[in-house]
Amino acid sequence: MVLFASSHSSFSPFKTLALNRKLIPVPRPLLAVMLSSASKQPFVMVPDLTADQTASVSKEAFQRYTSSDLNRRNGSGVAIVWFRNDLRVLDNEALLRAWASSAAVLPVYCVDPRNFGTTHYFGFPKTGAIRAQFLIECLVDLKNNLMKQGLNLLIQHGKPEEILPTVAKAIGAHAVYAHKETCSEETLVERFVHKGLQQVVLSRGLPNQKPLNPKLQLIWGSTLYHKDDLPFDARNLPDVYTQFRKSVESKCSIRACCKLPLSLGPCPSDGLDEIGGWGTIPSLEQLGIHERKCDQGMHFVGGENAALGRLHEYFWKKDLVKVYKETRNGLLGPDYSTKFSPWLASGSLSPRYVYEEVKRYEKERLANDSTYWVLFELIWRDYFRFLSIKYGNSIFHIGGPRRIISTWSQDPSLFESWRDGRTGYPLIDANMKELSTTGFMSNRGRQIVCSFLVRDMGIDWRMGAEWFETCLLDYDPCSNYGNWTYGAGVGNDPREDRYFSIPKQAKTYDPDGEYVAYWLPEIQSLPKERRHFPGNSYIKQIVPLKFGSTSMRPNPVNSEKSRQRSQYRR
Ligand SMILES: Cc1cc2nc3c(=O)[nH]c(=O)nc-3n(C[C@H](O)[C@H](O)[C@H](O)COP(=O)(O)OP(=O)(O)OC[C@H]3O[C@@H](n4cnc5c(N)ncnc54)[C@H](O)[C@@H]3O)c2cc1C
Ligand SMILES: Nc1ncnc2c1ncn2[C@@H]1O[C@H](COP(=O)(O)OP(=O)(O)OP(=O)(O)O)[C@@H](O)[C@H]1O
Repeated sequence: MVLFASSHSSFSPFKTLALNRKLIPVPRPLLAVMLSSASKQPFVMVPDLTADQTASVSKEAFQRYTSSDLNRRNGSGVAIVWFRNDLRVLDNEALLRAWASSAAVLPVYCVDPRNFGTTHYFGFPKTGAIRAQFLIECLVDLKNNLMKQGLNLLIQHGKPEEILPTVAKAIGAHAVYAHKETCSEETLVERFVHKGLQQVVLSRGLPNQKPLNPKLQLIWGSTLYHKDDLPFDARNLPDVYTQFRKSVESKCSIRACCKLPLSLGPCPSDGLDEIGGWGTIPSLEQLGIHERKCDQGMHFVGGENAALGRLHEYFWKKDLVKVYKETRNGLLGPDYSTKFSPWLASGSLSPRYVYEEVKRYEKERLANDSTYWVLFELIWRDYFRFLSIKYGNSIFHIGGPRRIISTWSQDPSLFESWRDGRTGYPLIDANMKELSTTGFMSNRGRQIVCSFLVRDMGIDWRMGAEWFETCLLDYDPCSNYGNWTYGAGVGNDPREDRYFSIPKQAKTYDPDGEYVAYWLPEIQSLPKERRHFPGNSYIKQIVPLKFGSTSMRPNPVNSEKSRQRSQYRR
C-alpha cells in the first residue's frame, strides 16, 4: 500500500492505491487513522493549494509564455473572440489570432440555454449542478485572467447565433474567432452563427467600398496533435487506437504553445453601451439549477489558474508524474492520476501545455515510462475527438459506429439502482456515489460501472452515457460517447469489447475494500475480506453477475426486461 501525503494534512483523507508495492509503505495503524479521518474530514480540494500558491504558480506560467518580442499585431478594427470549451488565456490560438488581426478585441461568452436543458434520449439534466458550478468558476477565472491582459469578458445570456451577430453589429466587428468543435450540436451552432453573421452588413465608411459581413473564423485547438498535421484525413482515421498512436507519434510533431504578447488590450471603446455593459456571470439559480454541496471525496476548483495549480501540484510539488503508470488505475483520492480531465474538457488547460510540462519535467527531473504514459493517455483523448469527425452522429446512436443491432433493456428500476448506487455490489455503488457526489470517477471505475450496466444488467448503454453526460465534471461528448461505445461493444474497434468481472476487479484494484468502505459507511465496520461481498449486511444484489471472470463473450441481455419500455424513453 502506498501513501502520497498531501500538503494540508487536516484536509487529506485520501491515500493512493498504487499497484507498485515498491513505493513508500503505509503502516497498518496509519491506514486505520486515515480511514477514520476519512469519515470525519468532508472532502479534499483539487488542487490542494492556497489562493496565494495558485496565484504564484499561475503568474510564473504566464511569465514563461509571455514574450516581449511579439510584434504580430498588424490588423485594424475590432475582432470578437467567442469563448466556448476553451476557457483559457494561455495557448488559446483563437484569442491570439483575434488580437493579431485587429486593433481591439472583445471576448464574449454566451450562456446558451440549450446547455442547461435535457439530454437527447432520456431527458436527464444536460448539465448537472457540480459541472455548472465548475463552469461558473471557470468564467470568473477567465474574466480575471483576461483583465490582467488588458481585456474583459462580455457575458450574454442566450443563443450564440442571436448574440454574436447583434454584438458584431453594435461594435462593428470584422470577424468572430472561435475554436472549432466536432459534434453535431456544436457544429450546428457554428453554422447558425455563420448564417447570422452573414446578415450583418458593416459599412466601410467610404461610398465606393463594398459593405462587409463579419466572418466566422474557426480555429482548431482542442487536441495535442493538430488536425491539419495528421498523416491522414480525419475521415480515414485508423480504427485501431495503436495504429493511430504509432502513426501520429512517428509522423507528426506537436505544435508549440502560442506565446502571449505583453498585453492583449485594448477592448473596443464604442458600442458596448448599446449591448448593455459587460453582463454578469450567472448564478446556479439563474441557470435553473439547485446547488449541490460536495461534502465528500474530491472538490475540483474551476478555472485556468486552478488547472495550472493542479499541474504544478501533480508534477512539481508532489512529484507524482514519475509514478503515474503504476498508480493510474487507482480508485481513491486525488493522487493516483493527474485529474486534468475537468480542465481539459472546459478548455481551461491546453493539452499542448501539458505536453510541454512533461518535456520540461523530463529534462529537469527524469524521463521514464510514467512521464510518457501521460502523453499516451492524452493521445486517447485526441483519438476520440478525431473519431467523432470520422463517425459523426453514429457515436450517439444505439448501434454505435459499427451499427450493431441488439436488444437492450430500459428497465427503470434496474437503471435507477445503478444510477443511485443501490445495486448491492459495493464496487458499483461506491463508484456511482462518488460520481453523483463529486462529478468525478476514476477511469477504472468508469470501465467497471459501464460493463456492469451493459453486460450484467443488459441496459441500453445510452442511459449510462447520458447519466455521465449529466454528472461528469470532465464531460466531453467525444471521450464520453467514444468510451461508452467501446464499453458497450458497439465501438469502431471490436477488440475493445470487454467484460469486467467485479470479483476480479475488486481483488486487483481495491484488495482491502478501502475504496468501497470510504463511500459506503454501512460496510466500513466489516472485515476487509467481506467488504466487496457483504452478504446480508448490505443491500440485496439486484441482478446476478453474468460471468465470474473476464470474458469476451457477447453482450448478454435479459430478454424479459428488454421488452419493458422505459419511462425515460422519449
Ligand atoms: C465510460 C467512460 C466514459 C468516459 N467519459 C469521459 C469524458 O466524458 N471525458 C473525459 O475527459 N474522459 C472520459 N473518460 C476517460 C477517462 O476515464 C478520463 O479521462 C479519466 O478518468 C480522467 O481522469 P484523469 O484526468 O486523472 O486521467 P489520467 O489517467 O491522468 O489521464 C490523463 C488524461 O488523458 C486523457 N484520458 C485518459 N484516459 C482516457 C480515455 N480512456 N479516453 C479519453 N481520454 C483519456 C484525459 O484527458 C486525462 O485527463 C471516460 C472513460 C470511460 C470508460
Ligand atoms: N455535444 C453533444 N453532446 C451530446 N449529444 C450530442 C452532442 N452533439 C450531438 N449529439 C447527439 O447526436 C445526435 C444527433 O444525431 P441525429 O441527428 O442522428 O439524431 P436524431 O436523428 O435526433 O437521433 P435519433 O433518430 O436517434 O433520435 C443526438 O443524439 C444528439 O443529442
